[in-house]
Amino acid sequence: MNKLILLRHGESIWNKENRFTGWTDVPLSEKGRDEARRAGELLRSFSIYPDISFTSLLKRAIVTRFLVMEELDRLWTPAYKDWRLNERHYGALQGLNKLETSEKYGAEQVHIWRRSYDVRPPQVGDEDPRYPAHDARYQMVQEKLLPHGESLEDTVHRVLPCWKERILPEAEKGKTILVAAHGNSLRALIMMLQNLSPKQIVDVEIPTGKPLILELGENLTVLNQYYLG
Ligand SMILES: Cc1ccc(S(=O)(=O)Nc2cc3c(c(O)c2O)C(=O)c2ccccc2C3=O)cc1
Repeated sequence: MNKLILLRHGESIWNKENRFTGWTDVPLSEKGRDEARRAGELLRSFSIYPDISFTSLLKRAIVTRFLVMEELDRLWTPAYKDWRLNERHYGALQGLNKLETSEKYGAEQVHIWRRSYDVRPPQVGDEDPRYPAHDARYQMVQEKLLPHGESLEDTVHRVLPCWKERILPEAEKGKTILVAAHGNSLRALIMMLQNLSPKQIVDVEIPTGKPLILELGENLTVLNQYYLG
């Protein structure tokens, strides 16, 4: 039986300030780095060693993966990065904190966004520095695929092709796979693997720094799942 390890990156400096982060490439906080190291220790204590790992193009996930694999002394294993594992793009909310958001858009609108699956946040324009086309790391991505602000549904629709094309083939080979990513991109994988509805997935919250282990059986059905720690 092979394992899929889903790990949300440790606390970032904007998580600490309660700011919408999205595709903003902020670093982990010191606490976030400790969370990542702890996740590595937990995997080691259960003798769970990834054969291969995947992250987004954002440093908070990339460094989380590094610190985990350093704890496991497995830095030599193959590691792949894919923009499609990035966090949900929060559009014009990126950078705002909780107070600024409710002051600018009102508590009612926040409540709607919070409970929605297919509602997009305010979009950023093509000239806005938060529009990813201005970032060199996305130069290889067709511009029409780059978001101005995503609903959770949009995020699901771009994560799943990454799963199908790159992660699933490794799972079918029986590999133990680590995906170090973000709250909403991991929700997309969990929604698909557990066959959850939009109403169900909006209630799923993934804690930072705690490895979620999914034991996969024949045709990759989820036989068992549990958090370490
Ligand atoms: C930066 C920040 C603003 C608001 C909050 S909250 O306490 O109101 N909780 C909250 C708010 C939201 C969300 C949320 O999950 C949440 O707990 C969202 O998922 C969301 C998605 C797309 C646009 C807006 C939101 C959103 O405002 C938390 C953090």
